[in-house]
Amino acid sequence: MSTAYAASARAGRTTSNKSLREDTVTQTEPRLRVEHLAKSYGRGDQEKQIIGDLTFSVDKGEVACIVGPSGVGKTTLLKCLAGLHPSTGGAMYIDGKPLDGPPAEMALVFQDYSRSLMPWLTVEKNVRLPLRHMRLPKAEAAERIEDALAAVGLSHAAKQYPWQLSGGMQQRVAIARALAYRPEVLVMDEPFASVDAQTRFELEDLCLSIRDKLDMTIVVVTHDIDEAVYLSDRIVAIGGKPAGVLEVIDVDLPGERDQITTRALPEFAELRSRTLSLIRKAQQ
Ligand SMILES: Nc1ncnc2c1ncn2[C@@H]1O[C@H](COP(=O)(O)OP(=O)(O)OP(=O)(O)O)[C@@H](O)[C@H]1O
Repeated sequence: MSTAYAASARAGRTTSNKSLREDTVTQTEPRLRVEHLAKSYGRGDQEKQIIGDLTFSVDKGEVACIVGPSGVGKTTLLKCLAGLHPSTGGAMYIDGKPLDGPPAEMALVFQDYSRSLMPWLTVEKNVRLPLRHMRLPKAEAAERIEDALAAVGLSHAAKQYPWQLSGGMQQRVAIARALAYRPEVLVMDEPFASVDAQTRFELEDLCLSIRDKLDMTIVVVTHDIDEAVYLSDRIVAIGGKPAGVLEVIDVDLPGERDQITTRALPEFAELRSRTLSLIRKAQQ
């Protein structure tokens, strides 16, 4: 791992994420802040307001999951964050700096890894793609690629092609490509929806290990409420037409997260019920 990554690494979370964060991070400004965000599509008679008023924040080193009924505007929110669509109201900030246009500090991972990877390029060259326009010195680009592949456990597959890999491994390549960019904020839209249940668990744990090792802020849209509870430091439940924040739920589960023991905790079941009830109510 390079010094740039190692410097921000925090090995071994033994207490809850929140208490460790409180011990180690002193900050005044959240990493990501969304204030009264509004978004409409179309104009005039055709204008449709999708997002009415969204306000939430995510701190450095936190995972936040966005959940809500289908069609409520979750992907629209991510597209506004990523600067792919202009918002029509409100403001977004990274470290207090207003976002306008695609932020250099953010990288995106989408669900459909099979369409996002170039089949004619090796894993290593796929990961190199977003670096091309950065015109980095050769050695730095090589180091970033090596670090990103190591972070997702794919150093051994650098010379393979995407079609030689399983679906889960391909999604790891897509994540490595985002990491090579060295973003402050990693934004993922239903990133694990296309893989089998066991691989999904592995990728969820990979997501948490990236957060821990790289102190990264991660925003994930998911339909899977259990996944949201498992991954999150906070869940942002959105609903309504136009969409607003139903509730921001702090997830302070005890101990290091583990697919078997964490999911069996009574606190986990409570958080799942609370989140599910919110979404059910919003659907009525
Ligand atoms: N480019 C666009 N132009 C016009 N309307 C759009 C556009 N993109 C999305 N919409 C509309 O915005 C609404 C919200 O869509 P969005 O994909 O953001 O919802 P979502 O919560 O991510 O849905 P799902 O959970 O089903 O993926 C939908 O009614 C959709 O038809």
